[in-house]
Amino acid sequence: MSVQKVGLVGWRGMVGSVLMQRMEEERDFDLIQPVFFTTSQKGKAAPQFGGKDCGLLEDAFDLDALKALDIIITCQGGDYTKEVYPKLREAGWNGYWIDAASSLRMADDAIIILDPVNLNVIKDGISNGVKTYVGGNCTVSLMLLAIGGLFEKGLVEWVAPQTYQAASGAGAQNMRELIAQMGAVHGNVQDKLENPASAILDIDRQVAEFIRSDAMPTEQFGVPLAGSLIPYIDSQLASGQSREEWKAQVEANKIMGRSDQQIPIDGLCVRVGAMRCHSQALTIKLNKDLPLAEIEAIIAGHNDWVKVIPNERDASMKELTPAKVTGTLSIPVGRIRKLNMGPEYISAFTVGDQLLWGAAEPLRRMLRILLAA
Ligand SMILES: NC(=O)C1=CN([C@@H]2O[C@H](COP(=O)(O)OP(=O)(O)OC[C@H]3O[C@@H](n4cnc5c(N)ncnc54)[C@H](OP(=O)(O)O)[C@@H]3O)[C@@H](O)[C@H]2O)C=CC1
Ligand SMILES: N[C@@H](CC(=O)OP(=O)(O)O)C(=O)O
Repeated sequence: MSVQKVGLVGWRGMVGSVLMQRMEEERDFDLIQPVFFTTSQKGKAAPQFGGKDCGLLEDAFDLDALKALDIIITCQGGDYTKEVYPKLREAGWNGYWIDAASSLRMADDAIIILDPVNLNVIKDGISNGVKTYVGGNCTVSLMLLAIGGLFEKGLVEWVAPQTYQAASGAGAQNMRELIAQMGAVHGNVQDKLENPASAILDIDRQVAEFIRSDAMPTEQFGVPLAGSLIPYIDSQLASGQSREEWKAQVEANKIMGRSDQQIPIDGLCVRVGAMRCHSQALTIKLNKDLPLAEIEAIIAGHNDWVKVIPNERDASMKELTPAKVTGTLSIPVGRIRKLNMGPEYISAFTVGDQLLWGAAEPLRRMLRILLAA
């Protein structure tokens, strides 16, 4: 196949930077002719990922420059997609559009990409001339990688995921603010902490007062996250769900190619003070009573990244945490046990890096699938 001209938009943002890192690690740049775009720095020197000199940054709104590309990968965000994508298609551009933003996910002519789960859907799409491929919501992709085996074997009646989502899902500034909040809280009581004789209830009262005060930095989140949590993510919908919660069922079923008989997937999404790993506690209703060992084997055998952690205290505390998983592609799943509700009801707890499998990795793998097609 001839070398493909691939446009990269949003490469210096948080998701884009993780994508560039992975593309360098996997030597993807060896296989393409990259062209770097910007919405704010046109004419500046392009980066040299993979050791390639790519000249100058091009204008990400220049339709003629975009039309010259075979493939466009964008991590620039939904506003950019809404502005540029329709104009580009109307102008007759028929290349492949690979996108991290949510705007096009539910469009009829777009496929949500998560190839360890839906390679068949993606390959059918390519054969049928589908040109638009969108990464899924991070919690959805991470859940499907974790328990994809149970879905694949048709064992799931419904799932209720309760999420513990990291600051990174809200953006780079929010990650910074979380650290600033932690530092501010510590700084406020540091003298008392250093004095072993100080009373813990005094420290606690002072921390509580500080967290509620205007001195707590909350410009990005609007409310405290450090020392607290935020039980609402994304916008409010009339159904009573947050938009983040709504995505679980619609996106997961679309990824699995289930348009007719949807599997109910619904739960609450909560922001916690982790940096870039989303965790989820899953309640799963199976459609039959299976031995736990069989359930674990099905989960573990689904893909190369999922790893079953034995339901033991030490292993769970060491292996099943954001601190352990951050910066890796590993998808540990543990706390798998039968619940008191009945033999078909099981629990599971899973953790995944929301910038890797949750955002960047499905995009670069889609590029590889196209290059190999
Ligand atoms: N954050 C997440 O967890 C996820 C995000 N997404 C999607 O990806 C999109 C991008 O998200 P994210 O990467 O977090 O966004 P960022 O805010 O980190 O980056 C977006 C753009 O901001 C511009 N920018 C301005 N100032 C800076 C700076 N100092 N450093 C870096 N970039 C800067 C860059 O565009 P330019 O070079 O043109 O100026 C960059 O491409 C989201 O809108 C969302 O649609 C999808 C899944 C998960
Ligand atoms: N909403 C996710 C991050 C994200 O960007 O999701 P989406 O790609 O569905 O907009 C979070 O806050 O953790």
